[in-house]
Amino acid sequence: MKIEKTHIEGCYTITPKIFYDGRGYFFESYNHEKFTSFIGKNVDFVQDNQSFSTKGVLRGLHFQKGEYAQAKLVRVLQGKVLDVTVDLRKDSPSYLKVFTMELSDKNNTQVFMPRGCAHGFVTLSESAIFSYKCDNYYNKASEGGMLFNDPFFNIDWKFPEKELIISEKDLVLPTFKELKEDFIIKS
Ligand SMILES: Cc1cn([C@H]2C[C@H](O)[C@@H](COP(=O)(O)OP(=O)(O)O[C@H]3O[C@H](C)C(=O)[C@H](O)[C@H]3O)O2)c(=O)[nH]c1=O
Repeated sequence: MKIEKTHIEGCYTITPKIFYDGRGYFFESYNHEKFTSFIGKNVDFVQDNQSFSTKGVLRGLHFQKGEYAQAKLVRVLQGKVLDVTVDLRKDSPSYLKVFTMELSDKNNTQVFMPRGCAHGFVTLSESAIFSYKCDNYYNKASEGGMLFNDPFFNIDWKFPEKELIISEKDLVLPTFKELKEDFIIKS
């Protein structure tokens, strides 16, 4: 597998080595030893999530606050998404930097984002199955988020805004400037 740094500190892309043969393909979708030795720290994933979305569905930008902040290792099992990571760690050299990447069942690339980042994706294919590991459990009371089209970040979601399908909850998320101080997580 190839693990590469991104311009967000502690955020990496992981591209597996795929073994093709007459039956199809095989790859290791996660290897704890290879991953943690490359990033130089231990990560204990405790929860796997999976979601199905149709074309134009945008989920995010989400994070969990404080002690319930989650590092995530995200990938696409079927289809294609534009994945977005925003560094909200005030003490990070990449504070407020945005990392976007197309993840698909063709590139099989994954993104690892550390605690303290906001995350979201938009579905670019007819549908997408999104699967990810979290290193902290879901905690509803700690859920937070930022409005997907906050002009402060001006994220290009590569999808016509009027055709997006967004939950009522996400449509009323605050902008970065409206976020209370405690939403900005220290790494
Ligand atoms: C996240 C989560 C949700 N839920 C329940 C709560 C709701 O009844 C239902 C749907 O939740 P939500 O609308 O928050 O799902 P998404 O919009 O896909 O949320 C995710 O979207 C972006 C992409 C993320 O990175 C986060 O992991 C997560 O916030 O699942 C759970 O039971 N456990 C969980 O870990």
